[in-house]
Amino acid sequence: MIEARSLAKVFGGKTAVDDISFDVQPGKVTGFLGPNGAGKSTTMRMIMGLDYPTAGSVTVNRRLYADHKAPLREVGALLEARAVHPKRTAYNHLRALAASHGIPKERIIEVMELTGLGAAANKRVGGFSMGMGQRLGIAAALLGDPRTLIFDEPVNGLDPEGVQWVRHLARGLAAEGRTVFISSHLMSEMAVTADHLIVIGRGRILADAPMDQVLAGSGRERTLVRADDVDALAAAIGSDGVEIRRPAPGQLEILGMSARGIAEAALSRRILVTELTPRQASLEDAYMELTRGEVEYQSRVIEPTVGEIPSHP
Ligand SMILES: Nc1ncnc2c1ncn2[C@@H]1O[C@H](COP(=O)(O)OP(=O)(O)OP(=O)(O)O)[C@@H](O)[C@H]1O
Repeated sequence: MIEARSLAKVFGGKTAVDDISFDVQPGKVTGFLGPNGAGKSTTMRMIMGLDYPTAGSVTVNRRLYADHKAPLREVGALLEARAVHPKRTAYNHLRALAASHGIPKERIIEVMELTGLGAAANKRVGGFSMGMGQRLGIAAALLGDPRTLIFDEPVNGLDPEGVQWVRHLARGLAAEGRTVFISSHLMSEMAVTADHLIVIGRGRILADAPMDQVLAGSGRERTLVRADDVDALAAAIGSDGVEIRRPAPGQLEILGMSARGIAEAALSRRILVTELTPRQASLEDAYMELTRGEVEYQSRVIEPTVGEIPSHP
């Protein structure tokens, strides 16, 4: 169980985490989402006692991290910046961590097998791929068999098998009654991993709700349409509040209009509709709606300029 109360962090004049309160419950996977720079890593670092809050507090299993006598046995974390000695072997890295907590050799071997690092036990960490580094970080987090796990971007650099493995691991840990708190930018993966979501933007909480509720709350109906003349149909239904996407030739994805409304518009213009499939909003859609206006680092779509050839120096 993680409990944050009026937690805040200011770096210089910059507010990274702005007076947030939340609980991360045991027995569930809680996803932690938010745009780049929203404050996810800073929050996770404060939970682990690596950043000191400017105001408020955050406890793990009812105590500040620093107040736990054997923190590795309470909470394990994979955080973005790992302090790993590059010349150490994977086994020795884990052995050094285990030694501080009297964790036996058998447990080191167990977590190496569990994370698929058995064959790399005697390889130097400096030569590890990103995915192997992530697996080692997860092995370190699991070492003390803690009740609470915090994974910051655990699937970063993992291959599809690794991504699936993290999903099963997270779900398995939660099923054992542990508290699992995961940040990720991979919405499709989060949608099938998390039971509950906490979404932040610019250091403030935008949503703290079960997955179903976040999906339902995106509000806009979404329908996939195939029709003989999609251009005429798009022109017929285009209006404020209706978003029209073109996922493939001959198809439209329409947001913000009922399937019946679309069918009526098509009928009135005698456009033949061959498919009309209402779809549940994706987590990506729900997330985009929640975080609209909260994105600190906004990307720009580069539109090709017709009839203008860029000059090269
Ligand atoms: N040590 C630091 N010193 C100064 N500013 C910092 C420091 N750490 C984080 N920040 C700033 O705090 C804000 C929150 O950063 P944080 O890394 O927590 O975001 P995040 O949600 O984890 O982002 P990302 O998804 O990109 O990892 C950012 O504006 C960042 O630049």
